[in-house]
Amino acid sequence: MAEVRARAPGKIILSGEHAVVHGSTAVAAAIDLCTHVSFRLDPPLPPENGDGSVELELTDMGLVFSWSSSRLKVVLGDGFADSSTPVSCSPGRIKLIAALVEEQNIPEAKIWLSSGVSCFLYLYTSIHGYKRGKVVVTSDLPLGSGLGSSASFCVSLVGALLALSDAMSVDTSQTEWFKFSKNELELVNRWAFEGEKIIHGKPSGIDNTVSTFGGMIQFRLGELTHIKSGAPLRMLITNTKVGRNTKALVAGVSERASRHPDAMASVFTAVDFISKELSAIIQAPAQDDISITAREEKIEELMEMNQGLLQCMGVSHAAIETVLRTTLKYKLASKLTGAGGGGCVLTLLPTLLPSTVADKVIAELDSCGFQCLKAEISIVSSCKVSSCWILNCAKKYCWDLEIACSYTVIGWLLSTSVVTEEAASSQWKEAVKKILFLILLYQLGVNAAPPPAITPHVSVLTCSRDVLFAYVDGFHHLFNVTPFALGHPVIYITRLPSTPTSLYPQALPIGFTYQHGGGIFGNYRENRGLC
Ligand SMILES: Nc1ncnc2c1ncn2[C@@H]1O[C@H](COP(=O)(O)OP(=O)(O)O)[C@@H](O)[C@H]1O
Ligand SMILES: C[C@@](O)(CCOP(=O)(O)O)CC(=O)O
Repeated sequence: MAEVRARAPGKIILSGEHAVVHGSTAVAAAIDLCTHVSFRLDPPLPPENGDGSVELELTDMGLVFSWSSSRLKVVLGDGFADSSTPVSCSPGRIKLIAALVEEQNIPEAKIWLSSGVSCFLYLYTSIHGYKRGKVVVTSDLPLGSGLGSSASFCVSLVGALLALSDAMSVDTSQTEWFKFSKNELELVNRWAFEGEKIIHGKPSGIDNTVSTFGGMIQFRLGELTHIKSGAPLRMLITNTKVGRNTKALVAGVSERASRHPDAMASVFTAVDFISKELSAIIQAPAQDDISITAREEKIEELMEMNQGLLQCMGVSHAAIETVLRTTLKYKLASKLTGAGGGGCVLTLLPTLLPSTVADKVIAELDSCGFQCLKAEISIVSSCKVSSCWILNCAKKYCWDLEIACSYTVIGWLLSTSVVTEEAASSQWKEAVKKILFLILLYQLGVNAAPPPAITPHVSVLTCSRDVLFAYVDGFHHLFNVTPFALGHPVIYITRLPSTPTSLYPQALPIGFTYQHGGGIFGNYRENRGLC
């Protein structure tokens, strides 16, 4: 039996959605909200015990699917692809797979997941044939909201499947999270694109590419260029919670383009110029307040122009317009991100925008029933949590995960502004590291037990998704972590001697408790390892 876990990020599109399907340039960045896939490949059963089954568990949806290997063989026949050569699913095969999915009687309310389940069956049988195994999927991303859940599903699924296939020689003694080589990532990306086609119909490939390679990219006609932001860029992501379907929206734009070819060609050309200019501005360095403001004003203008053109394409929505009007009251520029028709909207939060104003905008958007989260576009081009990663779960899963995460945390500490006087003390640094590790686990919703020995002078008092209040070295500290920042979380640490926790009602207690020697954290589910 072999087991692996893979995770791959979602994305935001800063400019160029839809037009990218028609050959224009687009700019996208990975976000630290991921799909997590675990895959267990079982050895063949002795002939007298039948030939086992292929299983898929969509944990967040409360759905489990199972197909016997013999049923799959009867319906799909003998021939399947070589895992090292991605091929498109033929229309005939899609129909057969759709029939196999239909047999599973997905409840009507969740029928929109069928394309994802078909995509799973295609990728699984193409890469592993009818070998018995189980895939478990969980996701941090809102599904169908423009943050690329489908691509992150395809990439993490393909990553896990390929890791245990003949196409890759993954070192099974490897016990830490590791990254595929460039060639392997390219193979993951090509297979994920085939999966995206099943869900989307006609994807441009930008979503699976940014999910596979992480960081920020400029993309056109299948070609990517990695770009680095010359200065931090803060975006507010507002989820209107209006459901929509990417496939239908992409098809709608294509229909409009065939009705008005010349006008729409001009719209796509304009978007191409906007994306190229945006990419250049993002990469230009800006150090002082004047150049930072000038840079951000240009970005805001380009976002507004892009939004106008998306309206021309017919993919805005009343809820998106409400977000635009709300943010405009505060002189903030917004645009939809992803396919539109609902889903998410991006708003640039200028560097010099007072946090009180940002809080007001968020409160007003919240009061409209929308959901906000903040993201920082990374100045680091690639980061561990911002691309497809793989963990071999054969051994010591929890302990290895702890080590891997701690490394990430050290990386953050070195590269952010948290290195304060206190951090000079190695004990304090160790404590911060452990706390950030906890936040990370909490944000990722990881099923892991904490390490047996943890810094004894730390007690975590309260924690929400972005604030953690802890008692370290005889002082209270408020840890304010921008969650899901793009590969480069911003960590503000405020030292607050003897401040009572009641002053921080937003930090809801979640029951982390530290026990000396035992190392048990109250709120963690018990370690189940791989299911
Ligand atoms: N975690 C998941 N499990 C199963 N299917 C998924 C998952 N994430 C995405 N999908 C598939 O992708 C579809 C959503 O994709 P799409 O409409 O493109 O929106 P998004 O912007 O989130 O990518 C879902 O209907 C489902 O078929
Ligand atoms: C509209 C489009 O440009 C982006 C779709 O993004 P999402 O599926 O809404 O996350 C389609 C594509 O590029 O494949």
